[in-house]
Amino acid sequence: MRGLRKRYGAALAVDDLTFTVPPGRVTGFVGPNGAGKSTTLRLILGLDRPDGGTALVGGRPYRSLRRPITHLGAMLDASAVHPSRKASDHLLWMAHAAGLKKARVAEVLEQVGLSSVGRRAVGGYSLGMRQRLGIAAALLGDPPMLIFDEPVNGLDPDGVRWIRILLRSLAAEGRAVLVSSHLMSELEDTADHLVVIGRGRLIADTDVRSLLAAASDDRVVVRTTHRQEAMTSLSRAGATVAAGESGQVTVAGLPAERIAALLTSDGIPFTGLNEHRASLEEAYMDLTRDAVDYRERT
Ligand SMILES: Nc1ncnc2c1ncn2[C@@H]1O[C@H](COP(=O)(O)OP(=O)(O)OP(=O)(O)O)[C@@H](O)[C@H]1O
Repeated sequence: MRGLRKRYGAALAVDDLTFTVPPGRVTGFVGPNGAGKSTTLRLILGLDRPDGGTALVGGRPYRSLRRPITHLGAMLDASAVHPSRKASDHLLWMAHAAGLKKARVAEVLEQVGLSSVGRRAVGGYSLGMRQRLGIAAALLGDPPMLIFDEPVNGLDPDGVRWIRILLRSLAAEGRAVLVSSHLMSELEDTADHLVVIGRGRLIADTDVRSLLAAASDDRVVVRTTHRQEAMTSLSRAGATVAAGESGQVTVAGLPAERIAALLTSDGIPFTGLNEHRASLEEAYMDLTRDAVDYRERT
């Protein structure tokens, strides 16, 4: 994506968005509701025309690709299948349209665990089964690039775990995988890299490890029955201390090992010493604080 822009009436849904989705890793595409994720994915797939900028797939616009599902597989809306059509027939017309062998249909049904129900009408499918069918359709052309829009929506914990493993293995095979979510926790163990957007604009384009490091500070929380003595001892050693919840002291400016050594040598008992590490969720909340349209005040 280079300088991608899309306006709907007065609203700029996508505003000067530039990022790259490289092969061999899972790129998480996150942002609050209404941030512009689905619009961006539609622009990549040529389902909408940008007002500015370009979205290229392997260097070319999606609409100009021959047999596009062999270049880029996508699942945007898993429920967009005719309810009276059998899953296998749905995949079969896609295979025919792309000039793929009929055998691919059985292969992808097997891959997503739908072999035994492939001849049932999709109208009777559960939400999770439809998600699996959407993924089968994305995989049909064995493409080197894949897009999944909120793939875990509506899945049970088994399904969520399955998707996580599938996405990681697709990236390990060298494919470029772009997966959107409005929940950071869904991407915590899945994405290697994150593109965060808010109100259509790029907020961060970063690997998960550096995002966590930037959000974590050097605070250490000490749990002690001798709070006052601990605060005196640590501030004398140059730390900035603050009384936390009962029995806790928050310490900044000294590493945990040094704090433990000081308290021990001063004979101050303590029962806990925890380095503060931000969760991905906290890091994300920090980043998107000003980009959320609807967040309650409390
Ligand atoms: N077809 C459309 N017509 C008018 N406005 C639209 C259209 N599609 C999207 N928008 C607006 O563009 C903005 C971005 O929407 P988009 O669906 O891309 O966000 P999103 O990040 O995918 O959100 P969510 O996580 O809620 O799915 C929103 O303000 C939305 O109301």
